[in-house]
Amino acid sequence: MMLSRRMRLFAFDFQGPAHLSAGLWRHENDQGARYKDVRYWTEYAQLLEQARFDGVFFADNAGYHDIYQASAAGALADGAQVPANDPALVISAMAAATEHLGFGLTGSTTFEHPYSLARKFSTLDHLTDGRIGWNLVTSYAGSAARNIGNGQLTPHDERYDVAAEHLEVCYKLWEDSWEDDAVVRDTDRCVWADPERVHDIDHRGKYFTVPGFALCEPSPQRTPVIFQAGGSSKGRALAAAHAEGVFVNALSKSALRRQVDALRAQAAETGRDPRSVRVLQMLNVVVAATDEQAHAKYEQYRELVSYSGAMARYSGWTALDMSQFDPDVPLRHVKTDAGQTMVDLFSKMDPDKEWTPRDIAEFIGIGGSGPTIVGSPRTVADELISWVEEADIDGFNLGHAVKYQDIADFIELVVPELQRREAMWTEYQGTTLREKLYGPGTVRLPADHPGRRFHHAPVGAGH
Ligand SMILES: Cc1cc2nc3c(=O)[nH]c(=O)nc-3n(C[C@H](O)[C@H](O)[C@H](O)COP(=O)(O)O)c2cc1C
Repeated sequence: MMLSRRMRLFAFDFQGPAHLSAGLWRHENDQGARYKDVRYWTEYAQLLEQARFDGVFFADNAGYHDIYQASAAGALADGAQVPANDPALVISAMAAATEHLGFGLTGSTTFEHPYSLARKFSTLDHLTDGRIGWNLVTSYAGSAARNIGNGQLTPHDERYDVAAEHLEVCYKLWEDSWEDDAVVRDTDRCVWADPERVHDIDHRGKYFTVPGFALCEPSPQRTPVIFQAGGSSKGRALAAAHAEGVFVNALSKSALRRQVDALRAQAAETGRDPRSVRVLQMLNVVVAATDEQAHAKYEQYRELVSYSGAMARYSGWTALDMSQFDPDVPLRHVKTDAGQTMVDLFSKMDPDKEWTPRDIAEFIGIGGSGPTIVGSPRTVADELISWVEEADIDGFNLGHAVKYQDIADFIELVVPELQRREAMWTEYQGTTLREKLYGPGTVRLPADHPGRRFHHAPVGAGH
């Protein structure tokens, strides 16, 4: 099967020993223990770039999982998204070891102030030469609220109201504060930046007051590529209006197709080109030379899955203590204030099946809430292409069961097959991350994007 357009590929990762897979860090080939070694990350970046991945995508969390059995013990025992180093700090090293690889970095609108978040992303956009994207999340962990916030997690829907204003402050700082030619570096007059061309943003809103100007001069992309991952109706509305890349985790192609159609229609209602919303599905691949060998490998992985490690994660994502349910009794439809997407995923998106906690643990134990494709390079390539075609998506955020090894296997076995079918590129075009999504020349926000409204018109343009 050939593909009518190139798929975008990101490797989904985490600055800790174990991200989404439960118990798999015990596999003999797992390299999670190297997560504190900067050389691990620079070598990984080079591996991804040689394979022509669009980028690496770092998840992050501001808190830890302590819902399961009302304790963090299960999470700590399995390294379940904890320990968690700060992913922002390794990106400049990875950028120095590569030329083209893009970087998606998660940042919370609930736990980071827009003024410091905008500065961090501008700095990274400078240091990566325009290869940075922001995965905007509203966060879900009560532990983060207790340790960073005011002790109480802001209610789910209000977190999205905060996010919308947070984003507005960031747009003002990135787009409106410094004019393109504000830095004059005039040695004769001793002027680095012309004060007439650096503007206070004068933001006074419900949640944030930011009267002054941005600390950083304009970076190559100004606004980083905006990614968004929340799937509730509030999350979807934010994504439809602002996200250039939407990160989804559907269980089936048909469920995803419905989600994507709704998202694109909603984007069109806000005045955007619906095709400009690039959708990336979270997915894992277990590949070997033959289908049979791949299934044997998958079975070996399944034996390593830790039930309590999976439930520590799932309880944290949903704020439901899964230890109160019998592992073998189907979970009833429930509503939670943490992450509705993760509950809906199993209770609503696959209505033909009654999911028990054990089913959920087995499913998410390998690579988290994205589906897992198992097979030979040919089987995997066929399946990836059919996801793109049938669900009308743009590509994948590829997770893993065994850290490093699964992505290395994918690169060795599947990438050549995808390149042969012209589903993946063999040479990069353009350098910035936005160009990877939209083609060479599109470095800054497109004209129909709401962030462009804030762009400061040059002096004399009647603004
Ligand atoms: C595929 C996917 C990936 C996510 N990645 C992160 C992450 O790395 N860090 C984080 O704090 N939240 C992450 N989230 C949580 C969301 O940003 C959001 O806070 C949460 O899903 C609750 O919002 P919702 O009910 O709109 O889904 C992710 C959610 C999804 C669906």
